[in-house]
Amino acid sequence: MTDPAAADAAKRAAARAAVAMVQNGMRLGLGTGSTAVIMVRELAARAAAERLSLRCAATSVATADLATSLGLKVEPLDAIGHLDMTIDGADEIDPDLTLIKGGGGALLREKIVAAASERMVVIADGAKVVEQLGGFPLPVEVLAFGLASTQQHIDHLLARMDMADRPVMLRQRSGSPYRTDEGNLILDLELGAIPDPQALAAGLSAIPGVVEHGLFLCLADIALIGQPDGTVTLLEADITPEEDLA
Ligand SMILES: O=C[C@H](O)[C@H](O)[C@H](O)COP(=O)(O)O
Repeated sequence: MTDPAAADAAKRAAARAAVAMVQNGMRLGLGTGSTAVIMVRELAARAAAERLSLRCAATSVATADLATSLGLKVEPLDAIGHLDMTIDGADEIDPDLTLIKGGGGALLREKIVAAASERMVVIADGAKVVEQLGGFPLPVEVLAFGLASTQQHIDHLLARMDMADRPVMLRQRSGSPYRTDEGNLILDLELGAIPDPQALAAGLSAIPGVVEHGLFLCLADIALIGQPDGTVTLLEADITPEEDLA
């Protein structure tokens, strides 16, 4: 989706559909990224209008700041414990609802929050839905300590998985290495295609120095895919297609 206004309308449709699922008293995980920003604004507006009592855990400092500024009650995840539902965006979504996340650098907290949730609801525009993951560079959060060594292990892993010589880029921001909320670095793996996400995830997790990777396996329960005309399609793992919500 190249038209930003159309992409925005699609994100808003998905965000509204997710916010409509929220019930009074819920403990919610709030995602990060441009779609999550729209969702947080919609949620805050609904919570104020309907005087909903909600407890929220945020997946990034940016989301915590935004949600707090809009009047939502944001608490540390550990103060809430288990969450009823997390609503978050994604960079890519495949037919099994395996995701690539972390384009905004928040993958570590996002995965912790999603794993602490009864349900993960993904919100996105249609451009995020793919047959095979990997077109979007896979973010991998790594410690700064031993970066070269960690990167070498990743190169060897990719070579073993027939993905030798794929570019592995250290993410930059304003001319310096990008730092996550936890102070770590991000390597973006430009793989083109990921034939076996499970094997890649296992391989990455086994490398010392890798803190977390952006493959979300078996975490998403449903995906709400918005279209610019305001319609929303519900995707469930292994079920195609789908049910029209609007
Ligand atoms: O780290 C960021 C997150 O994983 C985002 O949810 C993801 O990058 C999607 O962001 P957006 O909604 O801006 O496309």
